[in-house]
Amino acid sequence: MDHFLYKNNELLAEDCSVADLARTHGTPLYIYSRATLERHWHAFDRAVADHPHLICYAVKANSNIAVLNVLARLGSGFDIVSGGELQRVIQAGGDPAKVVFSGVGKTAAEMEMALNLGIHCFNVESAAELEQLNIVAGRIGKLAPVSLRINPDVDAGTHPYISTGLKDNKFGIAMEQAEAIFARAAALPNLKVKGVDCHIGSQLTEIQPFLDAMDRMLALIDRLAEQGIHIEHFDVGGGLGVPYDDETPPQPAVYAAALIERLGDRKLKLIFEPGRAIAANAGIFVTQVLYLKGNGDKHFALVDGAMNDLIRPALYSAWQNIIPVNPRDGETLNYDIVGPVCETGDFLGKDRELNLAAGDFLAVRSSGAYGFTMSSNYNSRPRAAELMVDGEQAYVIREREKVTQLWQGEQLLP
Ligand SMILES: Cc1ncc(COP(=O)(O)O)c(C=O)c1O
Ligand SMILES: N[C@@H](CCCC[NH3+])C(=O)O
Repeated sequence: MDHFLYKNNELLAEDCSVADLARTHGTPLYIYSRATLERHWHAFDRAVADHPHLICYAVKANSNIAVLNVLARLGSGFDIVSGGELQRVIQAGGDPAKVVFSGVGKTAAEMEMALNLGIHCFNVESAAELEQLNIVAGRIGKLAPVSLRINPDVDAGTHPYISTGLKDNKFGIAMEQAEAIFARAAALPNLKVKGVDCHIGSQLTEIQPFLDAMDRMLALIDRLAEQGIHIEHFDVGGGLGVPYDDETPPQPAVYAAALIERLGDRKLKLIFEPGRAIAANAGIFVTQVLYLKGNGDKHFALVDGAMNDLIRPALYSAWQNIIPVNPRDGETLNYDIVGPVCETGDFLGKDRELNLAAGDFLAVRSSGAYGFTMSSNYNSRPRAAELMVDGEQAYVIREREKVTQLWQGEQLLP
């Protein structure tokens, strides 16, 4: 069920008028739906209800503490990639015992913080990181739970910038080195081997690459068992895609059932790290048309939202649906929807058939994941406000940044 629907020619976010929210709180503006976040999380959780599992929402997709708190209240775990994300989880009331720590470049300080908080597991991505973790754990007298992230060398069939499971990508440990590094992990005194992990990329719309990766990982788990290294959990990573346009990614239930079938009678707990599948379609990005301009056949709508607010179109040529908040009848024109930033690549969408006037509000759909979290202050643009709607209620979950905050910490020379 979609929580961003029209009623009486007006776009709603759950039961709130998007135009009213935009007028009250200003634009550009992110709006998230609590009901959608919860529904998406439950879809994952229900899909594996009969199997031991942990859903670790990937914080990088949308790390607002209100979003994390809504998921923590459902019992969610979290996948983090930095000490900053870990502190957000704690600030949001998340349980550190349900946190998995991914990422290729964890620092000693981040390891120490995570060990002291008692996280569920470190997803270690190299032999060098393994040695470092053993040293840090030994220094503070802890036993570090580890899983090794293995790069299964499968083509996820997604955009090259968001593919992570190929040999050429920086992520994970090469399959050929896996057994030797597991043996080393098992021998190190301050580590406890818990699991294996893989994550092959993001926005996957087919199930086959997941299954190919799983087959290789299960074969590895079987070889490890023969060597006396027993694995408790298999972390399948995130990556399940969402419909931005007409894609038809598998539903979590179909995806999970296929994975569980592949497990056979192996007694492995499954960990999932979904980000986009939970957050993307739970959010919209609202922007206002400042000016219309055109020459001949080329028409531009200049809007107050830009690539610094929502970089996916500029960075990956990602397509996200752009819809009017109050649709108009009558003739449409073919517009490029562009922002005020001084970059040719600053667009939110190209070739969109719309009937627009200055002052109109537009909603960029599917913006709940990798929207605000990837935003920047380029061109000294304060970052957008974020709202969460819950039925008829709307809550400010992040105030619009003030321009004076932009130079906080900067100093003039004496
Ligand atoms: C290790 C890891 N886990 C989980 C995710 C979340 O991915 P997605 O948002 O595609 O589910 C990512 C990002 O791709 C990741 O790098
Ligand atoms: N930021 C990317 C996904 C990268 C996932 C992070 N490993 C996107 O918007 O599609």
